[in-house]
Parts: sequence; C-alpha cells; structure tokens
Amino acid sequence: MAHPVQGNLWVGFSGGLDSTVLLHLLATCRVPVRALHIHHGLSESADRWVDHCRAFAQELEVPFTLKRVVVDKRDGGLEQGARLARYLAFDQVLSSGDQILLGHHGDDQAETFLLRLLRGAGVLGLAGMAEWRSIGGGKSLLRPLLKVGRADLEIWARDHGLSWIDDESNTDESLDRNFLRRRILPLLSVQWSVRQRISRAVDNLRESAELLRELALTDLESCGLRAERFGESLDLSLFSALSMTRRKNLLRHWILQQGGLAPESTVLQEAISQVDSAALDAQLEVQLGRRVVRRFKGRLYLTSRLKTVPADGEKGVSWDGVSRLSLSAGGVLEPAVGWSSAEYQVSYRRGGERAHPADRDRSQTLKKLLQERGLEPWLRDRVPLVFLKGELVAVAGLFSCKANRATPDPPPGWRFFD
Ligand SMILES: Nc1ncnc2c1ncn2[C@@H]1O[C@H](COP(=O)(O)OP(=O)(O)OP(=O)(O)O)[C@@H](O)[C@H]1O
Repeated sequence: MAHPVQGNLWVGFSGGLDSTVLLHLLATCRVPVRALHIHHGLSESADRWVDHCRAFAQELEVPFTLKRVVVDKRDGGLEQGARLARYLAFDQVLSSGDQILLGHHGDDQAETFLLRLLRGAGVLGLAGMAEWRSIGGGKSLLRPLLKVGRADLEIWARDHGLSWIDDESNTDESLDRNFLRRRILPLLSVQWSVRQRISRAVDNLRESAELLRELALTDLESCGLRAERFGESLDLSLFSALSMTRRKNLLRHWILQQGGLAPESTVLQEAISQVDSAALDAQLEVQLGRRVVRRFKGRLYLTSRLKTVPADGEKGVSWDGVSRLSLSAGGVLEPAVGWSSAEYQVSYRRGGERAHPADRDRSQTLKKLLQERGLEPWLRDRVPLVFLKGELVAVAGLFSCKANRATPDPPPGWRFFD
C-alpha cells in the first residue's frame, strides 16, 4: 500500500486475535506504532480487557492509549452504536497526518460481504470494507490484513505464544455472523476459494462505488451546495430535477460526507417522497438516523439533530461582552468590535419580544424581524438575545439595537453547532 506515514501510526487494538497479531507483527518489525484501545463501557469484562491490552502493549514497548466512549443505542442498535462511537473516538485521538491500522482480515471481509448481501445491501454496502480510506482532517484508516486469512493469523499467534481475548459471544450461532462463519463458510470453502473470490468481487464493486461517489459530488456541486450557519443546503428545484436514483445517490453521499451513516435505500426514497409531497409552506423535517433533512426558502437542508433548548438557558446567563461564551442551546457567542465590557444577560426567545434594529426607523416584533432576516425557523429559538439592564440590545449574528452606545453594530458573532 503506497500511503506514506506522515504522522503517527496507530493500531486499533481491541485485544482480539487480529489486532493482537497486527500489533505484534509491527512491533517485532520495529515499526514505530502506538496502540489505541477503545473502552465501550458495554461489557462487564471491559476493564479486564483494558488491563490485558495495556500489559501486552507494555511487553512490546508500544505506547498505549485508552479512550472511553459512550455508546448511543439510537445509532442503529448497540453494535452499530459501538462502531460509530469507536470511529468517532479514532477521529478524536488521531491528529492530522496520522493513520490507524485495523485488524480486519480476509475472513472478516468475506463474512461482512455475505452478511450485507443477505441484508440486501447495494454497491456501496458490498464494497464497504476498504483497505484504505480517509476519515477526514488528513487522517486515514488502513486494513493491511484484508488479504490474510484468520487461520494464518492463528498460526502466527500460536507460533509466537501470543494470548488474546476471545469474546464469549463468538460461539453463539444464533448471531448471523457466527452462523455464517461456523456453518456456511466452511461448506462454501469445500467447493470454492471463497475468501479470494469475494475479495475480487469487492475490488470490482469498489470501482463502481467510486463512480457513484464521483457522480454524487458532481450533482451536489451542480445543485449549489452551500455551507449554512448550521449544516449545509442545496437548491431544491435543481435537486428535484434529478432522477429519483440520482437524488438517492446524492442524499446518501451527502449524509456520508457529513459523517453520518448511509440509510437504507427505502428510507432514502421515503424521505425524498416526503420532500416532494409536502406543501411548499409546510415545515418539513425528516429524520435520517442522526441527520435531519429540512426545507426552507427553496432550499433543502441537511443538518445534524438539534438538542432541545435547556430550560435553564431561558433564564439567561451573564456575559461580560468581551469574551467568548459557550451557549447552552448550542454554539458560541463571539465578542464584536467596539463593544464595551458590561454586565449583559444572554437568553433565548420566549415570544412577544420587540426589537429596534439600528438600521430601522421603528421597532418590530422579534418574530417578524427573524423572519425578515431569513433566519432558519429551527434556529429561531436558539438565537442568543443580548440584554443590558433588562433591555434587548442585540440579536447575536443579526443586528444590534438602536440608540445604545454600549452596543454598536456589528452585533456579537454567533456560531451555531450542536
Ligand atoms: N475496542 C476496540 N478498541 C480499538 N480497536 C478496536 C476495538 N474493537 C475493534 N477494534 C478494531 O477493529 C478491528 C475489527 O474489530 P471487530 O471485527 O471486532 O469489529 P467489527 O465491529 O466487526 O468491525 P468494524 O470495525 O467494521 O466495526 C479490530 O481488529 C481492531 O483493529
């Protein structure tokens, strides 16, 4: 694999056979690596696994990093949630230029391929397990053992007297993967060299998947993709002019690009039908896993899910006007040039407020002003309102209010993220 290492080389070290062999192989070849173990907090044995992994790394004189994560079951179940949390953790621990090596081997690839096939996956799913992929921010993920079979890893491990963690659940044949591994693959292997053939099919499918990705990127661009205060948007009429297949392809890749999980084809189709059929003025909101599709002013938005505005956020927090403030409803408030230090209060809209923007003759209801300024409806309860002695003096990111020397235009900046 021609991917030069610029930063650190990590091994995703679970303590299982595959990553144990991988780490051992690299360390004994004197490749400078670091071991990264993710603690999912799911199994009662997890703490013992940490001890085992740390001791093994120490024996190899490999630096060991432990990262604890919280698994969200809403991300497609426990297993999928753990996977997502793990990949997020990889991203957090790695720096730009770093690479992480995972222990997936040829048998894993064959199992994954068949499992996905039996679940009805498309090209993207079937081509899923790549030898190399970028995880953004100049970091990448590698699977150097994909062409090696599990039996060879076991031979290596036994020859070198390595011990590894065998998950108790690996023998439970009611689990699809175990059933395939223990019953079906040995049978198929009597007739065919399954691992090699599936590996070839995956390589072919990856080319098709790459074409679909390129098409999606071209379509995203021609639909006027643009970064928004929160998420991204594209032109709805240009999007709607594409065929259903291309719209699904675009939406799938758009979600992937934002770091989400590709939804099932039927789910995508349903979401697009909802976008098509909703009345133009209706507030549309379709949940796709951790992403949300919305519509506003002729544009289609893709954002992450909003957390609810905490009740205490409404009471207001104090702010000195000159430093950055993290907001309970998400994002930060950033000081603006010319603002003097004072005892400001920051809170959110409750309804009924009026404001007098510096560039207007008269005051107006805040509701109307937010509409006029084109703030997306889903952000209107989250826009920070800045008060001085009980009087509204600025709406962050939008305008300062008239006749208040302490708060000239521009207003404090507002960067929103959830
Ligand atoms: N807890 C963990 N900490 C660090 N790395 C891990 C952990 N679990 C798995 N990995 C890495 O992922 C590889 C594959 O592990 P495993 O087969 O258990 O995961 P999977 O869920 O089947 O695969 P996927 O990574 O696609 O989610 C391991 O060889 C290891 O490199």
